Amino acid sequence: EQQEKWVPRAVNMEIIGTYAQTELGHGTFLRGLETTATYDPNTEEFVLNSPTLTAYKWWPGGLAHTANHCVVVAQLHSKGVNHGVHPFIVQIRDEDTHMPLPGVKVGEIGPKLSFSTANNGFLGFDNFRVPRDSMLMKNAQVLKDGTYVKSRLSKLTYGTMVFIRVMIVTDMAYYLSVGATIAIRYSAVRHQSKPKENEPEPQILDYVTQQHKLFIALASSHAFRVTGQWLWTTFVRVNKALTSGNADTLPELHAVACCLKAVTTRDAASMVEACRMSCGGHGYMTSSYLPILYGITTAACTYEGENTVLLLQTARSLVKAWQKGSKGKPLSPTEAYLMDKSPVPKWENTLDGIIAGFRRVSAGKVQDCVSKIDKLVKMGTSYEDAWNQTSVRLVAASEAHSRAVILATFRAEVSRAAAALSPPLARVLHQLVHLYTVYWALERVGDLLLYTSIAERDVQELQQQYEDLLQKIRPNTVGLVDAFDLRDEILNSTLGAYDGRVYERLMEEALKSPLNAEPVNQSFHKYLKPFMQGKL
Ligand SMILES: CCCCCCCCCC/C=C\CCCCCCCC(=O)SCCNC(=O)CCNC(=O)[C@H](O)C(C)(C)COP(=O)(O)OP(=O)(O)OC[C@H]1O[C@@H](n2cnc3c(N)ncnc32)[C@H](O)[C@@H]1OP(=O)(O)O
Ligand SMILES: Cc1cc2nc3c(=O)[nH]c(=O)nc-3n(C[C@H](O)[C@H](O)[C@H](O)COP(=O)(O)OP(=O)(O)OC[C@H]3O[C@@H](n4cnc5c(N)ncnc54)[C@H](O)[C@@H]3O)c2cc1C
Repeated sequence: EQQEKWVPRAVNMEIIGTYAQTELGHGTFLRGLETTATYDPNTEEFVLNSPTLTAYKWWPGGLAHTANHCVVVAQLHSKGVNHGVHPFIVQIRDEDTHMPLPGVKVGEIGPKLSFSTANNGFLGFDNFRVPRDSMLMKNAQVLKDGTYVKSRLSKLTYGTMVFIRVMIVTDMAYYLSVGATIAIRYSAVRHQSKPKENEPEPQILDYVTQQHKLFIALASSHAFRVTGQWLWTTFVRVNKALTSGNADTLPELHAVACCLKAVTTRDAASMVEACRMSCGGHGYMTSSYLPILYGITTAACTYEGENTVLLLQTARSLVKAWQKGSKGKPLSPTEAYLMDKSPVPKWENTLDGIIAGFRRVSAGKVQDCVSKIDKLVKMGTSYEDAWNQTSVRLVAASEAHSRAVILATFRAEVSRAAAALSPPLARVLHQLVHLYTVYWALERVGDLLLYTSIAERDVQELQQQYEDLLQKIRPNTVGLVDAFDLRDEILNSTLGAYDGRVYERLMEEALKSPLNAEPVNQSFHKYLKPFMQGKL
């Protein structure tokens, strides 16, 4: 009945909430959170408290001035026992006056790299009392007398984060479609330099280096959209099983959500930055929207689980899978390839050959990590220290695993969908799959040389395949970004508008600046003139 109490009010916006988990002192290590919720059986209330400065919640989006409620993650104490972190839904502001309630300290954390509209806030409690039903009791409960009833699965507390991580993969597909649209449209309008003296300045989109910078962003948008859809379908399936009490598939979902969130956010941020830089000085204008877009995408590398920490979570799953598989036990579908003990096959410069190659790389890296950890432990190093000393390799193994998942999913889903598409459209999408796959083979050629039978001539051929694909995709590039069908109001970009009037739009935006309100800015009279007259 808690959902009946809170959900309708949230849906009709009586309740504006945020998720208050991170504190000044802890973001990653949730078991280290300091906010406490101590149950008082005499009043059937929880007393929320921030015992230290580092216990203050810090970062929750909308917390500073928008939210009037929040989900607070706190250490639950009852009958003198700390039962660990649990979620509580807490009203923090008066619903009429919006004033902070007594015992609640809330405010803005200050300027950030981007996301300036998110009013991220801080929140501290001074022995703030909330009724017992503030504890979200879907998984664990506290009875009226203070008896704690533990969840059938403690990890369910972390479920919200899996959901957001799953959503973020699709978010990255969207952000890349925006960046690619802006940069490719601008590259079609911008003419620069004279490689051929007797010909006009060409579109910068005709420079192969420009195509190399931009087409991967276009292809990655499709790869992440397809992978995000697969991940969402997986999430729905796992959640359905959880509802019926079966948690067997949750570990696999957690592991794959972690590495996909980490890799897609890192790729999106670096590719949006490449889109910005490919637009020269105008890409550095706020009015291009590319700097803001970079700020938004790079934030995703940190929020909802810092990328390194998440890749290490996946590595934890891969190492456990290797150990499990080595004992002959079955592995989850996404990790089953780790147990492929067949001899390394002759390298094939095909999509299937490259995908198989990335699986070999991932399995080889995981095996190397397990061997290094085992060797260190046998030499007397603690497992924790051995893990830390191997962690750079563990992150690389996770990344290789994630890339193998994306490559395989992108190829499989486009192949499956192609049958229902017109031949020209199917051909273009296959070209994007091919470009994405060959791009990453070339980016990770060192790993392929270490763990597969790829030879120098294969690499040379892949490079040529890649350059041929750039040439094949070029004629459809503008059509492909137009197909994202992003309205000018959404693009919010002087460089990416559909009409291509970039110079007029740049000037229109410049003239809106208050600094252009008068021909001589007041700074001349206040500072320059006195300085020039030696009076400053
Ligand atoms: C219908 C409604 C529509 C609503 C629309 C929503 C649209 C959303 C769009 C989203 C996109 C953009 C908007 C986002 C804006 C910004 C939001 C940002 C919000 C935040 O940042 S919230 C704070 C996020 N914080 C974190 O992610 C913290 C990260 N840290 C951790 O997760 C944990 O501390 C840890 C790193 C996992 C380590 O914890 P711990 O030491 O306890 O765990 P162990 O490593 O020892 O592992 C224990 C055990 O538990 C398993 N496990 C860990 N986490 C999970 C999990 N999440 N799920 C399942 N299982 C988990 C782990 O595998 C271990 O298992 P094992 O022992 O190996 O069996
Ligand atoms: C734009 C934005 C919006 C946010 N919105 C919210 C929100 O709405 N609600 C909310 O609760 N939080 C929110 N956050 C906070 C976010 O979830 C945390 O910043 C994030 O979880 C990382 O925690 P941290 O900042 O404490 O960094 P730390 O955990 O201190 O990490 C710092 C560094 O230490 C490394 N590190 C930490 N632990 C390990 C480890 N075990 N092994 C190896 N390296 C490690 C990390 O890799 C990282 O390099 C937001 C953050 C941002 C940037």
